[in-house]
Amino acid sequence: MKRKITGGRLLDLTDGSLTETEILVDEDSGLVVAIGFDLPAADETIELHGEVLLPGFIDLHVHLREPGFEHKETIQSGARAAAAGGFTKIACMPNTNPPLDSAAKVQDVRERAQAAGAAGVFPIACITEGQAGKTLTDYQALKEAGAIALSDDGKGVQDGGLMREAFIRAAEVGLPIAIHAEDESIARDGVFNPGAAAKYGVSVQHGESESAMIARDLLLAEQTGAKLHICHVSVEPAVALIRWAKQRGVRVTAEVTPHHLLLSEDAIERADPVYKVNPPLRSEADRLACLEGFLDGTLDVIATDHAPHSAEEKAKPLSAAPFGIVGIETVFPLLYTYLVETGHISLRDLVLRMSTRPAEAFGLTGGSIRVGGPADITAVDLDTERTIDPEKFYSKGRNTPFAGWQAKGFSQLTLFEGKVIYKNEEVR
Ligand SMILES: NC(=O)N[C@@H](CC(=O)O)C(=O)O
Ligand SMILES: [Zn+2]
Ligand SMILES: [Zn+2]
Repeated sequence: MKRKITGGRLLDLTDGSLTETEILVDEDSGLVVAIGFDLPAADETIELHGEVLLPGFIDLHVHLREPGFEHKETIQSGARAAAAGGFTKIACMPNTNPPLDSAAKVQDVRERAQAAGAAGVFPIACITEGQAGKTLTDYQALKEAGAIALSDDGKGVQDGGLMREAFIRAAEVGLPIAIHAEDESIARDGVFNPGAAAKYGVSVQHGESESAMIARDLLLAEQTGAKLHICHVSVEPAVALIRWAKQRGVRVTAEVTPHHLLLSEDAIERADPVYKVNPPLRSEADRLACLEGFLDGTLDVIATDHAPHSAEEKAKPLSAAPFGIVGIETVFPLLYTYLVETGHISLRDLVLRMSTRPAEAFGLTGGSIRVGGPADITAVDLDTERTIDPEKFYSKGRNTPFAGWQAKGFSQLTLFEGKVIYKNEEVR
């Protein structure tokens, strides 16, 4: 089954130029067959109207919540949300119930994804059994079952000696370790960064809980030769530490979320758990340091840390509500509108950081549109401005602080291996 996409403009990832062209994809092989005009006939033609064709986005940090927390999200609802956001590959975190700490549980998530017709779901498995921070899981078995990385996300591994052992074993099997950097003896049960904590009368989560843990793990990764990936960087000293480590040749990649790039604690307008996320929204100086680190490549990739929770859970008081913000359906429009259109970064560079670099970091295919490569493509409308309305999300989670924001760049069409996984029937 061959499908032709006409009327789009292809972004050239070498020079950033946009060129009108047609693309022929094959659903059977899952590959791009041809790019240009006068292409061979197809079984189906999809007509676009000037949308920009980009390689499907890749998110290394998503919470799909299944099994165990299906009231927050399911693999199916999360994957549909991802497709609507222009994503063709997502790595899902293991803090489910039960946590993904065995080969059978990793295999189960892959089978559930297949049964749900969810494309491009890549499980991340636990560093420690039950994410309890006491006993390492079997990395070789987890890798063979299809895990693409290891993480105890939601929690930091408190025991440095155990973490050192984890890096040694992960290096042996060739899996990256993605860390949720949080020293609990510093973080305690802190809710907000100091400024917002004082303003709203809740406990403080100090930034050193993050940066101290990052320092420890950079040193351990350097000594063990392991591949370290740092989740949701949010504070200035963390950016400086990662910059330093990269100069020393440590094998480290780092991600930053759209909320930490676009919001600081000053954006917290009321005592509303919609702003409660881990790590917390930080100071304006931290936000600017993260932006600078993102622009200079210290922070390699955008990851959403899409963390859906139910309306009931997020309606609890600040101290009791769960941490988390959804982001997979809004990340590209928000960053296109507030970073590209404002002149901070080029469209090409944003796409590199949302597709090409994430693919490289976790060894996934994709990240470019080329003949013979995977037909993982999204077509975004850079002209039409829309208002972010959580009620229209495919995700079950509506917990976003960006409701009501205006943005351009929403995806109109997403293909995974040549199959249509999202098409916006509303527009035009
Ligand atoms: N980021 C969050 O605030 N919450 C995440 C856990 C995590 O990413 O640490 C979640 O699972 O809800
Ligand atoms: Zn985390
Ligand atoms: Zn997370």
